[in-house]
Amino acid sequence: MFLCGCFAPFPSHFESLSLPLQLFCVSLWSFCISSWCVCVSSNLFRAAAEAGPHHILKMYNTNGSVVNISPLLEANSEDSYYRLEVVASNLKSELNWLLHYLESKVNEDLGKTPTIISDMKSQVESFKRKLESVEHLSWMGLFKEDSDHQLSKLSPKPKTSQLSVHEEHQQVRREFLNMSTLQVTEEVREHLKTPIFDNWQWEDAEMLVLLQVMFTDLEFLTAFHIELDVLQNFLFKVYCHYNSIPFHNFRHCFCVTQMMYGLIWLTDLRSKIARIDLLIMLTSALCHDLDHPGYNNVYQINAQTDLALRYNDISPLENHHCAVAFGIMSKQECNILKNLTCEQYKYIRGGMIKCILATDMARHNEILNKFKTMRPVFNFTNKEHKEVLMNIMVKVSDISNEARPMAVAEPWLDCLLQEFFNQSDTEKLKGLPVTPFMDRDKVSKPSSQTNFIRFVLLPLFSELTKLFPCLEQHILEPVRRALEYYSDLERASKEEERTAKRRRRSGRPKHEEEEEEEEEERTAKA
Ligand SMILES: Nc1nc2c(ncn2[C@@H]2O[C@@H]3COP(=O)(O)O[C@H]3[C@H]2O)c(=O)[nH]1
Ligand SMILES: [Zn+2]
Repeated sequence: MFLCGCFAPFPSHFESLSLPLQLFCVSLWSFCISSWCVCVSSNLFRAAAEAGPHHILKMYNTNGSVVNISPLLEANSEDSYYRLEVVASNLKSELNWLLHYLESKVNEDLGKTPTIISDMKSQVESFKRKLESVEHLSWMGLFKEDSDHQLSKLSPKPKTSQLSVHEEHQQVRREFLNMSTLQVTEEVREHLKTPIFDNWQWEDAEMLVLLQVMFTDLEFLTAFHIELDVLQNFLFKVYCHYNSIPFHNFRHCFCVTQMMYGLIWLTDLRSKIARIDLLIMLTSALCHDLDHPGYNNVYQINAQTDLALRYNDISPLENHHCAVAFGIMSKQECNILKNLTCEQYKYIRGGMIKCILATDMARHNEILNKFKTMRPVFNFTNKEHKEVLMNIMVKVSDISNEARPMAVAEPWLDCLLQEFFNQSDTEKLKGLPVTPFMDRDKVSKPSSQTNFIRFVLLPLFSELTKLFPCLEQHILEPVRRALEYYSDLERASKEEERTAKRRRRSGRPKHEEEEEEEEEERTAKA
């Protein structure tokens, strides 16, 4: 890890040093890494960092001066915090190159890999895993508080609890029931209707209250005779049925529902379609990933899991999410639909099944193409048109993180990649086909986002924006900005890779170097 001060021991002419000196440098560097880990764990950093896997960081103090990272660093505070900044990318290749180089050099001399090198390699791997996981980022302040959008007096508390999952849920339930929607200010209610809403500010019980606000402010309780305690039981059960996994968790469900809620207000959908359809859309958003195990459909099918067997390989996850939703509602005390007529119930059930099944990305083109053909003649009173629009809006909400401010969106990408990497690691372990866009050896944050934005988000969002031009500023422009941001990062990372290669080559015969450079240029042009 090229943490500025830490890397003093690594001179640019590292390769020309004698072996004992190189080993000494690596030991020193290894000490710096472990010291840094200890230091990060023992001090309460409030670092507003924008770092992810494979990034090279510098740390600054509040005056903007670079700070030397050492175990002697003073603990920081609210007023005087440290700030981490990405200065370049591709941590992994630098480290691996260094160790591989050293290993081959020692091998040449000794004929086998000494223990010190194997130990260091495993330390690097473990440190790399630590960097690539996101649990440690929340308390570092990586999930930023944006003071401009500070919506709650309650700031997030670090999770220190040793409670069991059940006890934790019960505590959340008590906190939720103790809060009233009246405590939610007008300002928060207004923010809740927009994509700039910052989900990271809120704890589980608070998100449950905000969901209750969405149901009440859309007047679902009066329109569908939903008793408040039944709604609360339902919301709480939904919360309990999301798993603690990096991405497809309750916070994701909250975000998708909040985006759905925002889109309903921004497009003034209340004046265009019936309230029962709005109930279908909001409840589908809420339930669309229930009990997600953190492994996608491709994995379910390849690993022949129980879900894939149960649903005959047809959208196993989405079928499961929907079945869990109606399982929750099968209990009278949680059944928000219990006071509706049979016909209304059937209509809502049918609508929710369609909306939730539409979130399977394997059906993305099918659904988008349907919408594209109806859009020029779109008619809100046409049943088929309306159904496809409802599917599209749930889909847009589901993949809308990049429509949010960068500080809100970027941590979500870290979470998503963590879940992706978990899956591809398991696939490798089990000898299953590895999903390429989830492979930690092939994917980086910028490459993942530029492709996803270009080929999935922009085509989908621009089609919806053609129907609702007011969405241009709310969802399309932020996504375009995100594409620019990640394209810049991608260029910088490629440049960084080229520099690293050049550095590796120095010391080799000139003609080899030139040949390789020419080859690279040809590849780049191709
Ligand atoms: N690369 C990338 N993929 C995303 C993003 N948001 C959603 N997705 C993908 O879109 C999919 C939507 O359905 P899933 O929830 O199964 O899994 C989601 C991810 O695979 C994003 O911001 N970046
Ligand atoms: Zn989702």
